[in-house]
Amino acid sequence: MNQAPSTKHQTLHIENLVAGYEQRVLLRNLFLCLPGPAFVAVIGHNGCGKTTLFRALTGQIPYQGTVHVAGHDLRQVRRPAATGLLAHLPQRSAVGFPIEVRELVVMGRFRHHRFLSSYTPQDYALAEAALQRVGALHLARRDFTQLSGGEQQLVWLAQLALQDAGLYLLDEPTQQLDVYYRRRVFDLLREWVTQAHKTILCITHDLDNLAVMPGYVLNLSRPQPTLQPLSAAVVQAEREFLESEESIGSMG
Ligand SMILES: Nc1ncnc2c1ncn2[C@@H]1O[C@H](COP(=O)(O)OP(=O)(O)OP(=O)(O)O)[C@@H](O)[C@H]1O
Repeated sequence: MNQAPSTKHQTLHIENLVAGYEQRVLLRNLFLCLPGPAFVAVIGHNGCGKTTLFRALTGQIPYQGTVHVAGHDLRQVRRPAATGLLAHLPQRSAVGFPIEVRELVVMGRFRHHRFLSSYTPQDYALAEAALQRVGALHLARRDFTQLSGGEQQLVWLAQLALQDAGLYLLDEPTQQLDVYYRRRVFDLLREWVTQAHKTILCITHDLDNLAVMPGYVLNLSRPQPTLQPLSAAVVQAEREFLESEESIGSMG
């Protein structure tokens, strides 16, 4: 039968999302529909509500409207990360105890293990392969807490890759990375979408790397944010908008 699939079963379907904090609504009636795996750069001024969107999607703050991920109503899923629906890289994640990098990365395999069962040599091999992909295999035996901010960021990305979720929420994954590693991370994200068929929402201020990404941009500083296909012209238009006094003036 040639029936169109229900919108509720698309990769990501956000309808009439309203979210913010007491006295301050930051996201007003956001609508977003991704029928298949895609990369979405979430951009906008500091404080426009990018991280707030992720807080809503990860259940950290209440929201109005509906969010479906791979056909599941997120409000009904108690622990979306535990089911592999989504994985989240917050802007800052601290680790308060010494731990070897590969031990932290292998934890990305948590869904494949019962409570307290130990990781297998195959899990560690996957962890090392993930570290290699982000260019950080040389850090495998180092203490994570002693790494630089940029090195730590690469390690988190390796751990995230092992989580093998359908939807990745990345909050400024190239923050603190030098130009070489920024480029490398965007190449990696492109592979996650085109080869592993993941959907990525990536908050970033790194407009320079976006024009060559296949996907969309969502500018939350726009009065009515919509998905626009990424191209050099679109990135340039969004840059000009963000640099304008008009765009700052329109922030509520
Ligand atoms: N718990 C909170 N209570 C009240 N206001 C908050 C709270 N958390 C964040 N805010 C405010 O909400 C606004 C949006 O914050 P958010 O972290 O979503 O911004 P952002 O777009 O991710 O910015 P940046 O690019 O600087 O990371 C900011 O003005 C922030 O001060």
